[in-house]
Amino acid sequence: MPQLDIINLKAAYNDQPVLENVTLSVEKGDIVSLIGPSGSGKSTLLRVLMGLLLPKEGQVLLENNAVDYANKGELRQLRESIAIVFQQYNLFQNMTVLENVMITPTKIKGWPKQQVEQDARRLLERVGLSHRINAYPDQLSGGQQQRVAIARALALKPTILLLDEVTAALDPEMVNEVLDTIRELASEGITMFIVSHEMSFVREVSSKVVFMADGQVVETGSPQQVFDAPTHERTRQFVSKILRH
Ligand SMILES: Nc1ncnc2c1ncn2[C@@H]1O[C@H](COP(=O)(O)OP(=O)(O)OP(=O)(O)O)[C@@H](O)[C@H]1O
Repeated sequence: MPQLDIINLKAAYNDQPVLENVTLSVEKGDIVSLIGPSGSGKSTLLRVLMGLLLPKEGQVLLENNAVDYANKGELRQLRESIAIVFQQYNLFQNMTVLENVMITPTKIKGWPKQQVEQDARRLLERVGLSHRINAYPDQLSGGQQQRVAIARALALKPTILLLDEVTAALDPEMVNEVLDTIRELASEGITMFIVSHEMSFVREVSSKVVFMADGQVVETGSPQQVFDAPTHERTRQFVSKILRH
């Protein structure tokens, strides 16, 4: 049974269609990378999965259960199973690194503080920030802040992690430290959706690459297949363009 099944999903901003019949099946532990030209709907697909934009048609099945995006309680639960990290890390500036990671599980979920703190320390160790837990965000580099944001996203123990261009705002020398963190999480078996312009990283880390254009999934395959032997002309054009850079 797939962990996540996206079936004929349609979405629109106002009346402007942005996703058309998106169908995608994701197994537990899959690292799915969405690639495609600017405006092809990659970020929108992540937003719809999180319920930040409601689908117009189609279905999302999570562990075989259809998600009812109109149901607030279900949406809250969904956002515990699926977490998202954006390009902008949006940390709380008045809280330390440790407090940033602990805030949602303690304040929103009411989980016991001692256990949450233990988990938060472990998460910060996983993202390589054990030595900065008492720092404030503005004392950290962009790469470190983004790793705190990743740890915070993992604090509710989601089973799926969505990463939307998380390295796009970083200085080049900080990109690799964040990619290393993602690489490590990927090897630990958490299911991930990645939208990234770091193509060599996408190629290395993904189990599935999904090429989107004009709000549609044009082609899905292994990185080798999509990058080296694309079946569709649009994929071929896109891949040859990005590989020339
Ligand atoms: N908040 C919004 N309101 C209206 N239209 C939007 C909004 N956000 C995105 N769009 C439009 O939806 C389409 C898909 O955008 P989306 O951001 O999903 O593309 P993308 O593939 O992630 O692009 P990029 O690689 O540039 O981030 C585009 O035509 C975009 O202009």
